[in-house]
Amino acid sequence: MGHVIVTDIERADAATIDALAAHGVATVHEALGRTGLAGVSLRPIQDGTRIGGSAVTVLNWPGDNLMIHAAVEQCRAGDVLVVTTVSPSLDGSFGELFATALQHRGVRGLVTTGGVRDVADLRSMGFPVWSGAVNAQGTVKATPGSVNVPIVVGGTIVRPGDVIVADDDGVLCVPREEAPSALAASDARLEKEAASRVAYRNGELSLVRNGLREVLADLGVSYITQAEYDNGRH
Ligand SMILES: O=C([O-])CC(=O)C(=O)O
Ligand SMILES: [Mg+2]
Repeated sequence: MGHVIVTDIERADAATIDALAAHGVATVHEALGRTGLAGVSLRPIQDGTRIGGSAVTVLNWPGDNLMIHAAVEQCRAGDVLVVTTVSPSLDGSFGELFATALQHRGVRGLVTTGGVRDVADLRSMGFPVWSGAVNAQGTVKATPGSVNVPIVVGGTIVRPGDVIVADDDGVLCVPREEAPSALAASDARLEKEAASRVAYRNGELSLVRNGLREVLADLGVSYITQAEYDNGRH
């Protein structure tokens, strides 16, 4: 495939995206059958921010941010810009000027395998970023790449229009077609966890609640239960 800028991408339903974002990365990841995580090397530059949005993807040449300039025009309110390079590069290809332009368009944040700079400004602007590095090393605008093609981020495929959820736990990609089922499974998981939370507040053991004594027994692990211990002392 040559270099392309694809404009007519499909996006998931906005309410579904927002509901997935509210669940957060860990819950939706579990609901997806423990798939979709974009690795551990993308770290948030801020604390306590959770976003969801529709992916606009960028494939840059290393040391070059030409295609981010092109991608800004393709971004709409509710999107998340997702950037990688054709070979590994941690150069600082993104900063507060890009963030200013994206904020104007209602973009919810940036995910990049590359580096970002101007991070104090990005934080004070409230523009959320997950990146492979903080790096003041700048880039040029000289080499073509693509916008809105499938890319690989932390071992996970991100296609334009997939749903990105990102928070303090990392970055997750939900394939667009799976967004409704991922939401239903996340809702179910939330209910199950709420019941477990009440049980644990009341002192119930996860070993008992989850049938794990049987698992330990099957694995041949011997131990003294609390009841046995207490009885032995009386
Ligand atoms: O301009 C650049 O190359 C990246 C940057 O620092 C900004 O967006 O502010
Ligand atoms: Mg700058």
